[in-house]
Amino acid sequence: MTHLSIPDPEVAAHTGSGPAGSRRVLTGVLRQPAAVVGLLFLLVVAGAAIFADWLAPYAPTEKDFDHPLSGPSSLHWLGTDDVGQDTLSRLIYGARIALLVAFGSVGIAMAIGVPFGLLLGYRGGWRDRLGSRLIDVSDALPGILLGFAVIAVLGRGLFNLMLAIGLIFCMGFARTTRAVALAERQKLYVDAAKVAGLRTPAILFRQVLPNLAGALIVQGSVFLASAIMVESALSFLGIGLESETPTWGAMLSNAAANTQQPFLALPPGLAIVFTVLAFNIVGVGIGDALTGTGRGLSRRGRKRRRPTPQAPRPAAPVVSESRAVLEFRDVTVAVEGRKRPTPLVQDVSLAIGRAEVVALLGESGSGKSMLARSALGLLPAGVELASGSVWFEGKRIDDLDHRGMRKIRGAGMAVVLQDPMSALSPVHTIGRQIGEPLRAHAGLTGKAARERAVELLDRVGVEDARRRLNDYPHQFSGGMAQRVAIAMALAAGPRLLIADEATSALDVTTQSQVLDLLLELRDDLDMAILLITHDLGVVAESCDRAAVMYAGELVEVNDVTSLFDKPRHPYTAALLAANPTSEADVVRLPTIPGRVPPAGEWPVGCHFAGRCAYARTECTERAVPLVHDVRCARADELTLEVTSR
Ligand SMILES: Nc1ncnc2c1ncn2[C@@H]1O[C@H](COP(=O)(O)OP(=O)(O)OP(=O)(O)O)[C@@H](O)[C@H]1O
Repeated sequence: MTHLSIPDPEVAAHTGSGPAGSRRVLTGVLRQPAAVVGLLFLLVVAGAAIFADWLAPYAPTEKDFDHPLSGPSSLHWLGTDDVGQDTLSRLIYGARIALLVAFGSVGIAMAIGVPFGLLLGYRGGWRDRLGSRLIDVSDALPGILLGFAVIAVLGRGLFNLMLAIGLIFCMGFARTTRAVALAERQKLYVDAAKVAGLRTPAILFRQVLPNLAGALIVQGSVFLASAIMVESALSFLGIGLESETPTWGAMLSNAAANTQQPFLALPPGLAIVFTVLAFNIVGVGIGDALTGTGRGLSRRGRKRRRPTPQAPRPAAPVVSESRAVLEFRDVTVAVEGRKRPTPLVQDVSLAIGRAEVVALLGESGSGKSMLARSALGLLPAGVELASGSVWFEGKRIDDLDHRGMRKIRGAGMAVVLQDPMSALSPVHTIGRQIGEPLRAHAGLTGKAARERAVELLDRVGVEDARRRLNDYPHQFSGGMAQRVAIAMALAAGPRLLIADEATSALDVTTQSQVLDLLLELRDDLDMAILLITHDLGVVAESCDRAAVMYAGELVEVNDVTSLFDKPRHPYTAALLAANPTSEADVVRLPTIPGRVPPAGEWPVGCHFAGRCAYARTECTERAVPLVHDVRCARADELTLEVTSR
């Protein structure tokens, strides 16, 4: 079947949608002379098809028995066929059939292929494997035979012809759509949409599908050309439309039967060749325009904030679990392995109280994000909650189905992720994006949703909020985009906000503004925050308590003042010592020797023992439990100081 070279869906995806994107693509196409010629030719064909009744000198079936098989003359500019029908008139009416069949069949192919591909790519798993095999099998079938079979079963006729051609091409659309959906489902904006509580069809058709617009337009225009060829071939073989109907393929067939007038083949032959060529050239032109405009879309560089010393906040009482908004109970998260699952997070128990700000600290790979994702029900494919449970406001939520989880996400728990540019959909205005959770959870639509979106944007400090509702994410700076993402997260009034490195991608000043905003919101809305960060300055500045993770385990939980002043686990002390402070009179920052053991290679005893200056034999012999919020066999006897070694 037809194989196509289409532009990189990543690029095509994010450039051709929305009014601004369409204008850019159109300008890009108009800069290419070949594409302009192709476009003009297609306009002429379209004009002929639309105005055939006025343009054609004769009716398409009107017969001039006095001049059969005549060459070009003043009476018949392009001659006549064997029964004296005017070639020019049939050519003009033939354009109408050609375009009707082409657009109709491509429309049918899209209607079948696009949802199918979306579902395969988005769902993955066995459905994807089965569907992909089906696409491969259909690739191996000669398309024209499939067309034959469909017409043989359903009979001739305009719709059946369109359906036959549509079925030939639908798997091509499914293949492209699947590829893009596979890539898009990994994107943060899809996670954000899930967390906002959107249903799968809404995510698929309103979030993921617009990203396909560019790729589908290019593929569609090339398939239009192929559809015209298939229609001509079927009509030529006599199984297209009834022979009376003026089609270019039937005209060619008539010419083949009347070789004594060789000119007869020229007009329909050239019409087919040039129309097919024009569709292809315009398709390639759109592809080039998408690729060209795509270059400017690289993500902005990330700056990391240098840690700044902060005075720890006064101690806050440790939350009692009965008041917990979110509670992890003995949570183990594991990834499927060849022989058995490998834990990524092990036996974590942690409760976050109402309006409490809790930091989750630890080196990269310690399992912070996996733990947070287990609460949101957003673990990646192949990773699962192997044991333990997650509770939200006293209700167990890890065993909820999609429907139950949708009610919790957005309205109960919301999330703000690291890179606002990838957490917001690039193809929708922010007004529309904030409107989605408002529609899903508060039932607000139209003007009411718009007014609420303006209020939310005002609340998070986006100036000129009403006007900015019509802007796209790329029109915002990183800090402003993060404010928009926060506004989206707040739309349904969550009681817990999970901020997964929400300020890490911002510059120092913006970082502190966004942090201040989160804390203000906590105070105003009585909202708890789980702050995942590497930044000890941020923790000291903004958190009530901190939980420190190391190699999948919680090693210490304490209020921030105590944790900073008197760490009880050697890893916490080492982590604090590795944090630069203005008082630190050191030329080089101390580092923790060795490396974090990767998942699957955790030792039997204390996971930190291999790097710990205080480790004894007892630390390596058996698992160390978390006792009084610290996981250290020697916690009672050690007095740790935060100093460079
Ligand atoms: N999709 C995945 N499939 C399997 N393992 C994964 C996947 N994503 C992450 N991991 C592994 O899970 C472990 C914990 O990763 P996680 O992202 O939770 O760490 P983190 O503490 O949040 O790190 P960072 O601070 O860098 O975000 C790591 O060993 C990581 O390699």
